Amino acid sequence: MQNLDELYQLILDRKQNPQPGSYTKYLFDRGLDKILKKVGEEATEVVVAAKNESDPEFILEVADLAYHVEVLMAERGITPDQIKKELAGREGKQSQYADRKEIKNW
Ligand SMILES: N=c1c2ncn([C@@H]3O[C@H](COP(=O)(O)OP(=O)(O)OP(=O)(O)O)[C@@H](O)[C@H]3O)c2ncn1[C@@H]1O[C@H](COP(=O)(O)O)[C@@H](O)[C@H]1O
Repeated sequence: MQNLDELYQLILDRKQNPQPGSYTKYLFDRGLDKILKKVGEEATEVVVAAKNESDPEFILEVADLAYHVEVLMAERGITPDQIKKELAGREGKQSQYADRKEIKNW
């Protein structure tokens, strides 16, 4: 079974060793704007799927988004370890969240 680290390594490999017919190669060839459009598109599909009843459809859309975000990270030169480090730095901290005051005078 493939985890997100392994998928990222495969994406990096596709970047370094482009293969004919590879969708990942196609995205890298088209560049950052295309990758960003796909991330936006897939994020919208996650939102719509989340509102519907079907769990398999939602899972599929989240997986599509995860793949495209990892392609974006590879394009920007950011590794999963950097994301993990950021998340680890937040671990155990309590957010300073307070309810927003109602706006009375517009
Ligand atoms: N996880 C994925 C993955 N998720 C989604 N997709 C592709 O993302 C595309 C999204 O479909 P869309 O209909 O939105 O887009 P499209 O119409 O095909 O193309 P465009 O809109 O981008 O022009 C599909 O072609 C999917 O195949 C993926 N393509 C590849 N992977 C992984 O990447 C690995 C390497 O794939 P290749 O680069 O193709 O060898 C694969 O083994 C998988 O593990």
